[in-house]
Amino acid sequence: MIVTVTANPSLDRTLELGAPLARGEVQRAGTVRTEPGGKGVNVARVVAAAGLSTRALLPARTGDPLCTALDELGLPYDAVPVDGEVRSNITIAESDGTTTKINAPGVALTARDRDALVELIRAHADSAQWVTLCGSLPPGVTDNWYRAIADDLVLAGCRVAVDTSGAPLRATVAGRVDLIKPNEDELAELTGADPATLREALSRNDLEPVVEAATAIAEQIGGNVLATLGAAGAVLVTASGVWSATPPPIVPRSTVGAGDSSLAGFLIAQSTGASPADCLRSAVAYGAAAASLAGTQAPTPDHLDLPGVRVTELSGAARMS
Ligand SMILES: Nc1ncnc2c1ncn2[C@@H]1O[C@H](COP(=O)(O)OP(=O)(O)O)[C@@H](O)[C@H]1O
Ligand SMILES: O=P(O)(O)OC[C@H]1O[C@](O)(COP(=O)(O)O)[C@@H](O)[C@@H]1O
Repeated sequence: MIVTVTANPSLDRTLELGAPLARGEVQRAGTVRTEPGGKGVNVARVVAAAGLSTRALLPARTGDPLCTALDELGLPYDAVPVDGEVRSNITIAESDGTTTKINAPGVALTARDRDALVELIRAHADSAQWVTLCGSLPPGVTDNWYRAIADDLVLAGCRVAVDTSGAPLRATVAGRVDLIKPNEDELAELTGADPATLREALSRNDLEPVVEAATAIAEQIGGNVLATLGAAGAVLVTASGVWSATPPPIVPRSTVGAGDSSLAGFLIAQSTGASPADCLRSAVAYGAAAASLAGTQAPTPDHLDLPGVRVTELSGAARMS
């Protein structure tokens, strides 16, 4: 079972524009999609679509539109009731695949909500192969919340993956985590590297700065780093090696949920005993499939082009010592 925790879930509203976004103008959307989202919810949706056992844990009151959407999908979840409606996050998807996301702060959690969520996580940890702690933290939750939960879970012998950003990510990497999934901006933020330098190197197919940053973080957390790099694919750093992978050719439609699908793809492969290189292949195939689908749709195994992913084992200076 893969248990996902989404401290700050969302209803994702995607507006598809037929023309480029024009700031300050009135534009009409061609289509509007509303889907249950938030990083852990998305991971659980992809895992469920692959036929693996999963459960999403989140704060949301009974009858919240998010819970209704999850009920309609038939996704297994447990929600801690909170005082307020789950946020809506807006995505503007332009016809050339450019995706602009505007994320709301979310419902503040009280001390009682936080305790109830921690209790829920503990109650499911025993049956979990992995617990993933995903997304931003809502108001009322301190930056070290994921770190504290990870400490608990690691002590209980549970494998923990974390996908977050900003101060909660910086707090998380202060201790042990089995897997983190930063994108290139988050990697830069963690190591103090200049994101523009990382991006510029990637545009020249130079993975060295990304590998260096990911290796430093992998050593710090005593675990694996899956660094996702948008259209450039991903790099996986483990104690036994370093691999890079490029996605198959796709027509990008909405990149919302691509990162979450990559994490799910990695965990799906890992849960079935795949090698690190094949876990990376699965992560990149799932991410690319998600980017080619509208809105926050969860890719299924039928959407994957696994042979189209090129995986390379890196060696020499690019390898962890
Ligand atoms: N434009 C794209 N073309 C092909 N694959 C993509 C594209 N954008 C994202 N992906 C795939 O999705 C994965 C995750 O995307 P990324 O943008 O790095 O994550 P995040 O959403 O967390 O920032 C990438 O590793 C890649 O496999
Ligand atoms: O918790 P955050 O950082 O605000 O992100 C939440 C948003 O990210 C998503 O989980 C998508 O994330 P990715 O595009 O990184 O996969 C949306 O479903 C959600 O609206």
